[in-house]
Amino acid sequence: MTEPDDGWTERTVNAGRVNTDGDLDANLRPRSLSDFIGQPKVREQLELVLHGAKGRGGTPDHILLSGPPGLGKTSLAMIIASEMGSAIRVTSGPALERAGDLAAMLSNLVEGDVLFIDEIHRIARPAEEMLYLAMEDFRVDVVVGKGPGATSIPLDVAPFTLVGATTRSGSLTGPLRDRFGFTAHMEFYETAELVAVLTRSARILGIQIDEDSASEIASRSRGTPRIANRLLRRVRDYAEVRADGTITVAIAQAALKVYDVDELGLDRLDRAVLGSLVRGFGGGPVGVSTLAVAVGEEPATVEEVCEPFLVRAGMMARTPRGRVATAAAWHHLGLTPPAGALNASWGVRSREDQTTTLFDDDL
Ligand SMILES: Nc1ncnc2c1ncn2[C@@H]1O[C@H](COP(=O)(O)OP(=O)(O)OP(=O)(O)O)[C@@H](O)[C@H]1O
Ligand SMILES: [Mg+2]
Repeated sequence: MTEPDDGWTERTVNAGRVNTDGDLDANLRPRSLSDFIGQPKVREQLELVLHGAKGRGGTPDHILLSGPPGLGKTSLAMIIASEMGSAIRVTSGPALERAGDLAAMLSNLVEGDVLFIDEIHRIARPAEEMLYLAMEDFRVDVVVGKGPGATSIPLDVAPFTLVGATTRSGSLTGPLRDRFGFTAHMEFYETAELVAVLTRSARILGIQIDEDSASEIASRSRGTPRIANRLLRRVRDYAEVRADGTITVAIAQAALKVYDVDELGLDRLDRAVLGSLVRGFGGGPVGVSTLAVAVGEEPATVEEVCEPFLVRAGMMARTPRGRVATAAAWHHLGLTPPAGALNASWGVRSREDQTTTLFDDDL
């Protein structure tokens, strides 16, 4: 559908989409709400929204799916359509550059259809304004002609359900956000849930794996099913090439070592960032651009790819004066933290903590 952002593709632990994973991802997608592992809250809420609408014989309210990449937003959008027995039309924010593109999609909808707009925060302004009217009044105004002679022709749109997905709900405009009747906030997955994801994927792909090995992979998957599935495929390669194809704990560990994924799911770049912060800047505070130059990466890559996980893992804090390494970061690199080091000894934080970030000022 949409391309992954530049610079994200070469990382094994990157949660973003990688083109070659597309077909495999499609096979592994859960098909129904009961097939969907984890996210108990979102599942319960969604079940109520969908069953409520079904009971009334109407279309469900518009639904916004919000959360980091690879947690199952696209999968859920497909599930919503299939649970409602509806067709799904798929597009994305960047594809809706002109309002006319959206008008064409909207006017082709049949009653009850699900319109899925991925990366809805990237929708262009004119299309967004057209969407307001369509969401609220099931109507679009199509402007014909230019200048003083332009006329606007109102067109009816069949009652539909808009499902929007976004990795940045903060960049959605207020009016757009307000028009969704329900927002599902997707959380990172617990290790046990990722073990269930991996066990399911292994069954579908015909891979032999026991619970301990699945747990070994799950704990390095950054709370993200897409990463778990990707690591599973890399470990399978290793098991098939270097052994008899069966995945054991030792094989999982050896394979992930080859791919530079450590016990916490940090990869080479994450460790370079932490290493530079700790060894090069005495633990900080240091600005993100300086840090990025030190590891030879774009600031955006460091900010969007490495930092969210490092902060969530309690290794780094964003403070008003810059990035700071916590005591956990020093320990992770096998070093003794200085006396004044920030304490964040909780490691990867539990679900309850994930929505708040330590000193997160989004600098
Ligand atoms: N709850 C789940 N149970 C089982 N597998 C899952 C689950 N959620 C996600 N997956 C797996 O992770 C992959 C990625 O999920 P999906 O494409 O739905 O994520 P996304 O949130 O849409 O990501 P992006 O923001 O990059 O579009 C799916 O192909 C599927 O294999
Ligand atoms: Mg998606």
